[in-house]
Amino acid sequence: MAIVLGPNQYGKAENRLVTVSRNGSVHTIKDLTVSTSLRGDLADTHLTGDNAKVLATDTQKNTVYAFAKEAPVGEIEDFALRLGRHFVSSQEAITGARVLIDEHGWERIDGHDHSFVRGSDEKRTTAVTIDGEQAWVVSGVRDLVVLKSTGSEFHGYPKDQYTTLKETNDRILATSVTARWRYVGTDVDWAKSFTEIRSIMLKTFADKHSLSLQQTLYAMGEAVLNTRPEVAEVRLSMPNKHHFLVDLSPFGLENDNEVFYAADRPYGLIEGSVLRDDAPDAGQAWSTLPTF
Ligand SMILES: O=c1[nH]c(=O)c2[nH]c(=O)[nH]c2[nH]1
Repeated sequence: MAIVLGPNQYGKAENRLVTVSRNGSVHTIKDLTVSTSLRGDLADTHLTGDNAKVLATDTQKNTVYAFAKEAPVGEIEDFALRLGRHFVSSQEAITGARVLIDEHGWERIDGHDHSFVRGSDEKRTTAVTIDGEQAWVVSGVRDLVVLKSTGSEFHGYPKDQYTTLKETNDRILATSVTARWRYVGTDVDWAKSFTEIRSIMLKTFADKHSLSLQQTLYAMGEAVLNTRPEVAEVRLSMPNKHHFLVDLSPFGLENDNEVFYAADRPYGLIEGSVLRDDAPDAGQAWSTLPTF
């Protein structure tokens, strides 16, 4: 039996980067969490501790901050592509890079020049993978919390000796959407694409009369693919944030779908991928990302 080194990567995780762009007195901020990982000819450090090919994670961190000064950060996809390509082109032993960026949203306070309020926990995300000359971009959104107070049913499921769930023709449907979409290429108007994908997903969640969260998930992915030719595949992870009707009968009160208990856990977890059957090969786009 021989023991060998398997796949590996290393980098600096969760660099917190905030930039202020000053246009006269009007400031614009970008608030990012940037993680870099490098891959390549890295057997020596693992097997003997020879670090001659190891670009220190501290250097990777510094590169993130220096790049943010040397040119405008721009869209997270462009920043990630720049960083990833830099690591691969500047270090002989490094043949691949993965750059993950989460963008945290701030809204301007009432038209104020330099004061902002954190809107919600929602994050815009990207995962860029570089392998030699090739690049793949998977962008998305996390913690996009949505709820509809009607237009959702759930019935027709199997009943066995353990089933207690009551069928319903009218329930609250709520979820916190994690969506990732794989782009066909890298020549994309990233900001426009993000805004329109987010908007079509929200519209579909709202408009689609739901017979299951699974059906809603598929409809959301399908709507993105029907409207956005730059996208090859959408992966969605949607926890079913259950809202249970409270039994008010002990108090002599009827509950006509008005009073709910918002349960924290456990939650149903509905996950799936929707893709074009002629989508180009995913290559390394998803490598080491969660399946959904
Ligand atoms: O939309 C739903 N899908 C399920 O699979 C499920 N299971 C469950 O208990 N409630 C629901 N709701």
